[in-house]
Amino acid sequence: MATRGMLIVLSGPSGVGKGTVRKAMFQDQQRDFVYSISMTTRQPRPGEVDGVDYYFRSKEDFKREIADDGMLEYAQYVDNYYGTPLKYVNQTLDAGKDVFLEIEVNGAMQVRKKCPDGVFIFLTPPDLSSLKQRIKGRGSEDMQTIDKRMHKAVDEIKMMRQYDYAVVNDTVPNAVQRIENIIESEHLRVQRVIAQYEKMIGVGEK
Ligand SMILES: Nc1nc2c(ncn2[C@@H]2O[C@H](COP(=O)(O)OP(=O)(O)O)[C@@H](O)[C@H]2O)c(=O)[nH]1
Ligand SMILES: Nc1ncnc2c1ncn2[C@@H]1O[C@H](COP(=O)(O)OP(=O)(O)O)[C@@H](O)[C@H]1O
Repeated sequence: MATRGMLIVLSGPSGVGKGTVRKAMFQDQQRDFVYSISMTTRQPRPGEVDGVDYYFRSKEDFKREIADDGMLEYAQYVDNYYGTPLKYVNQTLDAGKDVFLEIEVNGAMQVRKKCPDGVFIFLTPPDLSSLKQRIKGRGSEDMQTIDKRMHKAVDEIKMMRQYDYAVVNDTVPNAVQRIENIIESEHLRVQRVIAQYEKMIGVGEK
């Protein structure tokens, strides 16, 4: 059996660029970790595809998944639910592959409790005014939603201390590079390397 994969969690305040950075990570390069597609009750935006960007589901379906213990984590965000289907994450980690989640902060804290040996990365804006610009610039929400998201973002920034790493999203390529460096270093953590050696030499196996 393979050594269990590593769970990588990218989180941070609304509008900081998590989705943009995550897409850039997977766009041009084959990675040796896979992205876990989230489930959401929000409507698809133009160009978004079910099963690629999200699993777009009704509130009833989403609630049924929660009741069936099908979610690793979930959160209500603005007016919709977002969550990580558990089965894909477990199966992939069990197969020895690393899994990458891009989720908001409440969900990340649920994962932290369940998977304490995951790697928790907090994406930060260079400053608050650029955060506001980014929330506005996205242009897909009305003013009331932008205000809601900005308020939420300020609260979310206070949660940075719960994470292992802070990555400034000044430019997307810089942020991607920093995340790559973190993942590379995390693989070299002695505890993880020891776990692999133990598997190789069969420690703990009969
Ligand atoms: N807890 C949780 N948050 C998620 C999940 N998937 C996406 N999100 C977050 O939900 C928030 C809203 O996402 P979205 O509606 O796509 O708008 P975005 O702000 O443009 O990314 C973002 O902060 C995402 O990171 C998930 O599976 N669980
Ligand atoms: N490094 C960056 N510099 C400038 N704008 C950025 C950067 N990263 C993301 N953005 C922009 O900020 C807005 C919010 O990004 P998005 O990925 O939707 O944020 P989140 O997923 O964290 O809510 C988008 O318009 C995006 O193009």
